[in-house]
Amino acid sequence: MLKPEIKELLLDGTVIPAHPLALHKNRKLDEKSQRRLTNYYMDAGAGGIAVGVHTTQFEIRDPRFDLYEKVLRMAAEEVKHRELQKPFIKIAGICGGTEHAKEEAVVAKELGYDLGLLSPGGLSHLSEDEMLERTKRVSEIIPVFGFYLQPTVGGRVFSYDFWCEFADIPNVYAIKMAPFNRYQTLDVIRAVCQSKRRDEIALYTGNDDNIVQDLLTSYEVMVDGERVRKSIAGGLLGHWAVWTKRAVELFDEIKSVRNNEVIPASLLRRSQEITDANAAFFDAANGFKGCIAGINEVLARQGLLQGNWCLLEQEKLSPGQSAEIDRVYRDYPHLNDDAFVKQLNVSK
Ligand SMILES: N[C@@H](CC=O)C(=O)O
Repeated sequence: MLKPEIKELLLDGTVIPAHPLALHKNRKLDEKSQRRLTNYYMDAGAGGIAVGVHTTQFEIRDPRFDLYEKVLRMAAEEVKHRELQKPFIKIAGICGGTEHAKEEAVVAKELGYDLGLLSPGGLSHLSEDEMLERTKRVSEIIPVFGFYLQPTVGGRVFSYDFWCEFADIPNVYAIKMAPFNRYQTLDVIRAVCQSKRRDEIALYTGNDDNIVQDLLTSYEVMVDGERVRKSIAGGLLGHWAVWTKRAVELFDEIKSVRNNEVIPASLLRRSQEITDANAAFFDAANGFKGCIAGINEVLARQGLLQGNWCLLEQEKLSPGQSAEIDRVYRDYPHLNDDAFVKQLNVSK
């Protein structure tokens, strides 16, 4: 069900920004900026986009806003319009209980999305078996990108056995690991390695506290007395929705060394700088409350968005967050892509 060229890119690893939502000051959709963002990601060299996910704001599904289908359609139109001469992965965020998730999967499929990023958010009342059943039902409609989401932002902890069964579902092709926890990340890697489908499933990091190290590490897992090697192929990250050009360059650098026995120490230093920048964008100091506004703030400073507004008024920068963004801008000038964005001729 997954197109071969998309599968190849997914497994090889690429940069997939989680697409934000562009709003006017009155919190209505800013279509021009929304479309411009999609183009920014393609210009920056990303290998795909994820739309209808956390950075696109889950409230797009709220009947008051009713923007889910619209923003998915707009992004798909922009990608089509560019007639790229290389594969570009379109991922749709899919949420809710089984029936709702199936409905979103149908919309995504009809709009030409390649995979559905199936969020476990808000479903802690379901058992692991019920979550697996939900995944199977959705996977009958669209290839599934699994998602391990940290409990602090609405996710939950899953057992190793859950991930073993998850990996065996035939239409699962990737898993975004964002538990922000080494033990739980290892559970997923070990579970995928023990599956007969291990070469069919691409692991993606969503661990904002460990992006570079996740991508540098090659894991070795014992399976039936044999050593199985598996790497985290790429990243699907809200963090990569900003400074994307630099993220693509960094990812290329990581790819060029990650199979070596010696890893440049400079990359480990950069790893910490990126985690520090992430803390500012994602508002780690306040339990990630300002993460969407933080991403929007950086894009607004670059002129890609008109402001950092979110659909819900209460979703805004935390006290001190703007100063933290100033700090990481100042301390790590080599991480931003302001010059690249400027040259895209962004006008406010
Ligand atoms: N780490 C995630 C957050 C959860 O979805 C990200 O990619 O932004």
